Amino acid sequence: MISVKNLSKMFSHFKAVDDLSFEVKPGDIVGFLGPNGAGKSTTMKMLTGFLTPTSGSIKINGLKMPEKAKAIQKNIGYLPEGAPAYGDMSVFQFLHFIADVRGLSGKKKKSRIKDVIEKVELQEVLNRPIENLSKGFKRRVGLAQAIIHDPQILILDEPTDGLDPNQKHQVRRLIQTMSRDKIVIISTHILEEVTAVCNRVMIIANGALRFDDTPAALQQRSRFNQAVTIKFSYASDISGLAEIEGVADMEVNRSDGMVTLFPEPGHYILGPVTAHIQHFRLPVDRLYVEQGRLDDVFREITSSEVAA
Ligand SMILES: Nc1ncnc2c1ncn2[C@@H]1O[C@H](COP(=O)(O)OP(=O)(O)OP(=O)(O)O)[C@@H](O)[C@H]1O
Repeated sequence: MISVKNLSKMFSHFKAVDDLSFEVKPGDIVGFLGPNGAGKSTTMKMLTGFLTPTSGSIKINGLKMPEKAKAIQKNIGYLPEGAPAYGDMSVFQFLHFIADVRGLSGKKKKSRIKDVIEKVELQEVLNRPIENLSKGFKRRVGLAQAIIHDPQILILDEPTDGLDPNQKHQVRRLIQTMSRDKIVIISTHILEEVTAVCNRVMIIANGALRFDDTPAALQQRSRFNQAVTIKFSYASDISGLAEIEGVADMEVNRSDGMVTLFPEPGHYILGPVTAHIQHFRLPVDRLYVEQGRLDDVFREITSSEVAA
């Protein structure tokens, strides 16, 4: 369990993290979102003991950070921003080195190294110097070192940054399979990653917490949640759609011609809309109910002055 109270970090006169308080329990896979410079990496560095808070407290499994940093770090796997250090080591040498640092030895060390090589699919680059690897492989080496000791807490700063779509998918699955009974905190700029992997979303802006709830609750805040979007096969009279009971508003996207009908709060308009379409034999090509557009909500939450 991670317990953070009134955590702040100043860099001379600049407040990078501003009075953050939250708790994270085993089983939580937290997506840590925020615009560039919001304070995500700084918060992660304080949680992992690489930066000292200016004020506030961090307790991890009952132990205080930074006083008990060494004991806490045994249970933490941390993937920092960017690439792993020691670029002149081969991937294999680096993993051995990290296993030694983590106090692994003998059979256990061998099997953990084998396990992470397979999980993160590093077989083909094992003997190459890290500095010569592509960005995606460097990220995967970083992930391998973070999980080599099978930690109970995983703190991953943009784990899928630089990966191609297949690798992104694979890393997300890996995080999900590893996350049972663990605490996972991942920072990301990819909003879809949050719905794909996380069961909790925390959004910060200017160092302060603006949102803390489930991905579904985040989607529900979108004005597109439960809206019905329609593509017509050819131009037709759509004026009657805006008059359907429960429809609050209608918008036509000028670039792609898609028509979106927004429900009044608490109304489900799919039934009446399809009935209207059938009755007037409107030429529908495609029709779907929207779950919510996360980029809209993200912009609204991070740009508003009022905290959620
Ligand atoms: N060591 C430092 N000295 C001075 N300012 C710093 C330092 N580290 C971070 N900052 C500043 O603190 C703010 C928060 O930075 P941080 O890296 O935590 O943001 P972030 O949310 O992780 O951003 P990104 O999404 O771009 O990685 C930024 O304005 C950054 O420039």
